[in-house]
Amino acid sequence: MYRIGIGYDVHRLEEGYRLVIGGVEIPYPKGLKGHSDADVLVHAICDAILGALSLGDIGEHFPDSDDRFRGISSLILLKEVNRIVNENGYRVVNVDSTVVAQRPKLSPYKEEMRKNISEVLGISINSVSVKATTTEGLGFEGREEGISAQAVALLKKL
Ligand SMILES: Nc1ccn([C@@H]2O[C@H](COP(=O)(O)O)[C@@H](O)[C@H]2O)c(=O)n1
Ligand SMILES: C[C@@]1(CO)OP(=O)(O)OP(=O)(O)OC[C@H]1O
Repeated sequence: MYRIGIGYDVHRLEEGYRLVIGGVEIPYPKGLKGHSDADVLVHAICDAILGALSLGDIGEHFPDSDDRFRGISSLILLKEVNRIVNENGYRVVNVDSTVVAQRPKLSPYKEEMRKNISEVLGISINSVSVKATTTEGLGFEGREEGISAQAVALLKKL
């Protein structure tokens, strides 16, 4: 028995914040604003996995009104999502994702992102795909006001 889910997230890009994507801290003058470390990619993946089992979304599990999650690494949230999935009798088979960012260039960091995510999920790095695209300068990502990410996840019954 297989289940599939989709996730999408957006965070504002502003000076004075760290830029953490896929668990990698990227040197850049601007970063993503959020209650946690604002890791837009990991948030989209969490939502894709939760969505596959109709288990709600990241905000329901980790409310931004809860101080326990302030500044937290989103990889810790992903680990908890994976635990919930296992508890419900499923495992993640593979994840595909796209980060939409005009800048910075993400290619140098994609392998490390895949490694971080695959290690947390306990699956092969070949089962985690991270892609990046610009919007050719169009829209909020193109104006560098924010970064978005989309993900899909396939789950299989244990
Ligand atoms: N932030 C980004 C955006 C894109 N890339 C890589 O560049 C390729 C071309 O991007 P286009 O938006 O012009 O199609 C894309 O396929 C990625 O490999 C990137 O590394 N970081
Ligand atoms: C992760 C949480 C919790 O710290 O906060 P943010 O970093 O603001 O991220 P968001 O994508 O708005 O989703 C859920 C939140 O409750």
